[in-house]
Amino acid sequence: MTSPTPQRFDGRTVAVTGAASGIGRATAIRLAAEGAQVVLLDRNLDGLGATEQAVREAGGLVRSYELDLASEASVSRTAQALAAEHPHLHGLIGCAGVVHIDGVQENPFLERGLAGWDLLFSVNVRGMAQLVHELVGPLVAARGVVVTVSSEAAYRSRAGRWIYDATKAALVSVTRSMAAALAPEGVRVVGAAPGGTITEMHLLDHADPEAMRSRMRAAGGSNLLGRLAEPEEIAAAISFLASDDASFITGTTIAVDGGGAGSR
Ligand SMILES: NC(=O)C1=CN([C@@H]2O[C@H](COP(=O)(O)OP(=O)(O)OC[C@H]3O[C@@H](n4cnc5c(N)ncnc54)[C@H](O)[C@@H]3O)[C@@H](O)[C@H]2O)C=CC1
Ligand SMILES: O=C(O)c1cccc(O)c1O
Repeated sequence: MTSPTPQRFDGRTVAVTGAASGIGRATAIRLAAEGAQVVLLDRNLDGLGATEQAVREAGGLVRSYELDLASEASVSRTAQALAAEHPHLHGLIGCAGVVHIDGVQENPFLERGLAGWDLLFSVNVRGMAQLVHELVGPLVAARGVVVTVSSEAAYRSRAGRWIYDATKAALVSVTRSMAAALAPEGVRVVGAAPGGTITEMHLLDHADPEAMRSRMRAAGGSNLLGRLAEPEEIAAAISFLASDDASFITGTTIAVDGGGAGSR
């Protein structure tokens, strides 16, 4: 397959969390198409296998590690293995994230209280911060880049997703703080805040995911463009932020939301 994309990651190794699905999978494929050696991280090993195959088909070199961001021990184990094998890590992209609590997306404060607080904060915020901390050595050695994936949810509050929304707002803050800490070391830390994107995240609680996918495409979104994003559109923005084309961007979280909540 010939690719129209520039080879911005030739000779560089980039690790992607949440690579088993959705935006993470699309990002891994995009980076591989741009010349990166891609390291896939996720707790879903079946999904990682499918991404590995797609990355190889895109012509990329690939290696997978199991990672459970909710477990401090798992993050440490994976970070140590990764650092040993890749002493120069150019990029770390944090696409992993959870919105469901006990299988449902809507968890209103009054009815559900703090159920799911620890899980969502550990996966969406703490796990990523710990991973960055444990990989500072290889990232500094490569004068690399970290990309976090927040959400337009960071900039609004929905009754049923108040904990998720808070994790994404926290990630915007953590991104800025890590950028300040790592700028003197030559490492950029930037965020992408996607709007609604058609991925497994929305399809989990539906019996027929393919039918749901086409319903979502037809329904569109509540942004200026009037549609939801495809994961490849978010991946394109992430690969820009991770590339040297974004060499003067750090600390900020960029809206990739079709003119939705984060852009107004
Ligand atoms: N789909 C959407 O509309 C939007 C998604 N986002 C964010 O984008 C990121 C990617 O989301 P999608 O691709 O849509 O979701 P997805 O559900 O398709 O993929 C998320 C991935 O994270 C992995 N993951 C979950 N818990 C984990 C853990 N404890 N340890 C390691 N990996 C874990 C899952 O196995 C999965 O492969 C998430 O951070 C999400 O919050 C932001 C805005 C909109
Ligand atoms: O906008 C959404 O619907 C949405 C859904 C799941 C996760 C998100 O981050 C979202 O912004």
